Amino acid sequence: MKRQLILEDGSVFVGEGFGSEHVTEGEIVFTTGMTGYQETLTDPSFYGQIVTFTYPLIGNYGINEDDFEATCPYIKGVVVKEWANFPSNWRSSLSLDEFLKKYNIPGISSIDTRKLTRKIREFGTLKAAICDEHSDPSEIVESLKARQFQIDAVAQVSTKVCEEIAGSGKHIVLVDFGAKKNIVAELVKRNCKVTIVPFQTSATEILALKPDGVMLSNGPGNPKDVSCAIPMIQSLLGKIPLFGICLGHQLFALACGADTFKLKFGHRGANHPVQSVETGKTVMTAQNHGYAVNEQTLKGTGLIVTERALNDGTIEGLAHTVYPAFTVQYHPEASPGPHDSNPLFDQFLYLIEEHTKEETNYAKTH
Ligand SMILES: NC(=O)CC[C@H](N)C(=O)O
Repeated sequence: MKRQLILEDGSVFVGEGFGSEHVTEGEIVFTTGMTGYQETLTDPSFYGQIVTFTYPLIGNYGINEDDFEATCPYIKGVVVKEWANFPSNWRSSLSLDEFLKKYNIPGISSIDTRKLTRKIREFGTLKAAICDEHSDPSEIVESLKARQFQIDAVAQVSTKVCEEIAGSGKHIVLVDFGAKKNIVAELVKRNCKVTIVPFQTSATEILALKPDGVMLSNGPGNPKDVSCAIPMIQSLLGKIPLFGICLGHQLFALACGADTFKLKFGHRGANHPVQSVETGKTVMTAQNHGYAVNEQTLKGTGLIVTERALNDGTIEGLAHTVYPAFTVQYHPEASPGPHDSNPLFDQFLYLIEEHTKEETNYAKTH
């Protein structure tokens, strides 16, 4: 069945439909990961987006729910060169096509994804629609121009209730802006007790849980749309060690008085090189973000840049110079992607340990 991918700038790509047959609209982005499509499809940070996979064959090891990063996908559509009709893996329970049908997500294949990606790189992130072959492109373009995606995104993906995962180690409160499951898994692996709380939870409510540390999770959309998190972070800063990932990093920067901006086409993939400012060491990272912190606005915030993206020089890591808090723009929990930066979770637990010692010493001497 022929379908069209129509972009906001009027470009039309004709391909073959798969997955759901309904019409979909969203912000079109591209990701360069060669594997890990299941984790990408189910990462809540992609809420409201149509994802183009630049790797030409997607779906060859099928779909299994164990690899999901959330209970269901929040993406609006999938664009591939080719999808695998006969997946081969003992863990697979569905094909990519069956998965997209199950969750009512349209897909389009046989698209020149290199040409499409060049377009997105040249013009920047665009709005797009996947629709049937008879739809009138000019009507679709008009409708796209009037649309705004990722509105209220965090509220759509954050947990509605607190959830506690037992553990004998440090107690970490994870503020859920659309957290990937693997962040929780990394904490559980380190014996942490984890309490996942909704994104509107106040600092007072968080402190009442008596955590040893607070994590600010990844999540979809523009950080400036999550204004309720700013006073929460400001009140926690200095009282409790903080670690932020991706959206959590951006919100932390805003709370400290810095600004964020939208990147032209974002960073999405599993092979983004990031360099430490202090040591010069480069690690490969998994990334999925469309916004970044503006380095020009760091003056007077108490923040220093700890890491930078080697591809475009944008900020990838921040630390507070006075309080125990650090954040990264990339994904140390990987899934999908390299595990080079996984030790950041240990670094966070070390920071908690040091903070506890300082607090105890202070209590003894006062
Ligand atoms: N993965 C994330 O947390 C993404 C953060 C934010 N929504 C962005 O696109 O920049």
